[in-house]
Amino acid sequence: MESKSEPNEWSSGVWAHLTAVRQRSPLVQCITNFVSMDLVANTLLSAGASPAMVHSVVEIPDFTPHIQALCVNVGTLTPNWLPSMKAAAELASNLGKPWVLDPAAVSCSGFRLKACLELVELKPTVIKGNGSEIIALSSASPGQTKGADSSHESTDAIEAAKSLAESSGAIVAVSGAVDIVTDGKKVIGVHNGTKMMQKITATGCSLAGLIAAFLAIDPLRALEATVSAMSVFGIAGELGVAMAKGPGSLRMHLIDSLYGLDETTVLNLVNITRLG
Ligand SMILES: Nc1ncnc2c1ncn2[C@@H]1O[C@H](COP(=O)(O)OP(=O)(O)OP(=O)(O)O)[C@@H](O)[C@H]1O
Ligand SMILES: Cc1ncsc1CCO
Ligand SMILES: [Mg+2]
Repeated sequence: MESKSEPNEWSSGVWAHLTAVRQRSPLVQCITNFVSMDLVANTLLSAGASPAMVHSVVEIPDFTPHIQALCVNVGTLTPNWLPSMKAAAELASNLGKPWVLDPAAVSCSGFRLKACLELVELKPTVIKGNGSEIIALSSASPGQTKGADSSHESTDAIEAAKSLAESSGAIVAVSGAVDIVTDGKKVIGVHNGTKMMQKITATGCSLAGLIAAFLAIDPLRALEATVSAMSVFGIAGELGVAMAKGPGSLRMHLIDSLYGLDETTVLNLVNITRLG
């Protein structure tokens, strides 16, 4: 695998994206799972965005036209929720608003896999999953992974991510030790983050929400916005773990670090390479 280090090329862009999120405070609609609602909303607030957990199908025609981006996460999917997700996704796509699909725990049932495949048809701007989720969605088959945690390294999912990006037209992002972002041709690796983030539930869901906020302020450069969001979230984790005693306090310090990120820290810690 090729690896070219281009820190300066990326780091100023990461800071510019974070600054724009803070200045413009985009309204991000999140239809996310029950486990993640609190952390997703707090992550978005700490980054400077404005989260709104608006789920009801009856509210979508009034509300979704006012958003700047949407995040749909199927982590606690039920048949009642799917129409809301589809309605919001379809409206966002028709109105040219960026939206993120997080196929959380896609392998846990045939119902969930089918729902995710139907959501992919509604043209998400970005699909963000962990390694196992992206492999399952790309092959349209559940494989052996049944739950929310990945049993693959993100780098195991590079070919699956490229193939899913090609077939869907979405940017595909794979979270893990190295976050992977691809448009089907280019492959970027984001090497920020810390292992203990896996021990806090919904860090991946929060990352999907953060990607939506970054897409809102740079919708025409979805790959770059996604890379920036992943780097910022990872850097917040790195700063947070230095103060944490374990996952509980990391959760708090991650949010505090995201809120307090300054330019020097971002420019010093961004770690992004071209992998292919
Ligand atoms: N081994 C690791 N080393 C460094 N950073 C990591 C590692 N694992 C995860 N991370 C960080 O945690 C973030 C979330 O990744 P993770 O793969 O845990 O998401 P996820 O499985 O979708 O989470 P969830 O489903 O609980 O929301 C990554 O983007 C990365 O910044
Ligand atoms: C633990 C869990 N179960 C369904 S969604 C979720 C949050 C992490 O994806
Ligand atoms: Mg996840």
